[in-house]
Amino acid sequence: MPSSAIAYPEHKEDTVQDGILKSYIGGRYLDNPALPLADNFNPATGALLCKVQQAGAAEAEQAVKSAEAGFAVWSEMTGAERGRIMNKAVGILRARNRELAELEVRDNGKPIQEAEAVDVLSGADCIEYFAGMAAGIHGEHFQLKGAFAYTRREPLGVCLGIGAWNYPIQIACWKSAPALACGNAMIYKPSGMTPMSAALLAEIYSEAGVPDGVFNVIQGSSSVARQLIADERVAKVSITGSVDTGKAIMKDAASTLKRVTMELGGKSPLIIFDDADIEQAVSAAMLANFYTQGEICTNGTRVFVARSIHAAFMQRLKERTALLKIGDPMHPDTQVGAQVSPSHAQSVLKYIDIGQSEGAVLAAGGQRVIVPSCEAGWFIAPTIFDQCRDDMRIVSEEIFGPVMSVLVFDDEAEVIQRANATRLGLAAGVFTRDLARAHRVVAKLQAGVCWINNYNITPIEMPFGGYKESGLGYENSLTAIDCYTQRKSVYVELTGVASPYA
Ligand SMILES: NC(=O)c1ccc[n+]([C@@H]2O[C@H](COP(=O)([O-])OP(=O)(O)OC[C@H]3O[C@@H](n4cnc5c(N)ncnc54)[C@H](O)[C@@H]3O)[C@@H](O)[C@H]2O)c1
Repeated sequence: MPSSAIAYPEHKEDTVQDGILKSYIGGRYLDNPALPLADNFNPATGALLCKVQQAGAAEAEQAVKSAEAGFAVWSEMTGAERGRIMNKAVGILRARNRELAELEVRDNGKPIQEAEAVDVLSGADCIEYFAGMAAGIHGEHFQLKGAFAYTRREPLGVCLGIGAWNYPIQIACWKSAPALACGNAMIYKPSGMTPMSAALLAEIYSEAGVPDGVFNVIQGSSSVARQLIADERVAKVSITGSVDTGKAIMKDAASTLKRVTMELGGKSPLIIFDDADIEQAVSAAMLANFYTQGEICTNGTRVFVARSIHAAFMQRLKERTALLKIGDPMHPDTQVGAQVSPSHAQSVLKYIDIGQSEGAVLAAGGQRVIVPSCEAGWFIAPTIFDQCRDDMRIVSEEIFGPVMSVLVFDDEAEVIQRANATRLGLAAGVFTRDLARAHRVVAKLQAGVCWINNYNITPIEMPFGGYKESGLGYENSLTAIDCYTQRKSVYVELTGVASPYA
């Protein structure tokens, strides 16, 4: 496909942005007119939202210096003080929910009803959770013979966060909230596809009283991120992105043995046993494939259905999928928005072609949909492939679009083996009324997050992280505190040195 065929047909100025988005470093936007500019489009309309200054070596250097200065101030505050300031940011985020949700829709193409209900508010919930925890981050005490020991739980220093484009503000909050609660400073690089909401988050942190330099947003490509990864003054990198990116970062981070947290891709199974409530299972399968137009890492795109209920399941799945409203993401009724970019949509459509050539049966969707008033956008009809085989590429590779593969199974041991037959292990779902079976199966599944009788619910209290190539380390929950602190063990002698020397 020639590149001109996948570009938007026309670009016009949108009203939301002032023109040029810059990096937010040391509590202010840093203007460098000499930097190259990248266009940032509204994926639904093709309108030019803003141009983004692509930070280079000088901005990376300034970001590290500012973050070091911010760290010196922030890490000296008590956890309670940090928590109070972070809670102010929570209040501002909630008060500006609608405005931020609209911004996210313009940048990403997802439906406003999702962005308003989930994206910003889940980010605020995350900051609130870790703000509440900030005062309670402490070490341990050990009573020893003639001595005692304790651990100090110390922040790491300057942390680098790198985000994906599917949940821009939520990912920025999932990384910054635990980092800041522990007393770290962060340089955050959003995806070039969705650069805007992280900048607003930085403004909001500043407004709340987070000192300059504690949360910086650097705008640019992977090359500026790589420069920061190579910098020995940066203590940690936390990435949300694809498996290939995770592997590349792992190699780069090795040069300074940097700590890493990786939230990567998935190809997760959703297993529906013969005793499942079919209506509920259909709801979950749709949630696991079509929410955020399929652009969710945990999606259960391999839907294993017990042979005896396959026909009934497919009938309801097709009926209900046909009712989904594809449309202008800003319309309150829209349930399926635009793919994030023309080239991403092309990649999804290519997989749909591959599925058909591999012999899967197209049961729904399969094509681009032209939406009135958003003719330039790339909308893809929720797509269901039936009678899939495990060896098909649509079944084994992450598509990251609204494409579901349905596979039939006969017994429990078989489906567990097939569900685990992948190098990925982000999530899994099990539908059954038999509780013993549910727990037995979950215990055998190689996945970091498992849902019994639901899908894609990620409460902040639950650790979130992948098995195998889907990730390393955790976000959310108490566990995230471990990922942003280090322990220092201190031994205190009470009875004198028992010296073996005369
Ligand atoms: N596990 C999770 O929590 C989670 C959540 C959302 C998305 N994802 C995954 O993210 C992917 C989609 O997002 P994407 O297309 O933005 O991913 P991506 O890997 O292309 O990019 C992610 C980020 O990494 C940066 N990057 C790319 N190469 C880099 C390199 N060599 N060094 C440093 N930075 C680099 C990009 O600029 C971007 O900011 C999917 O695979 C999806 O499953 C995972």
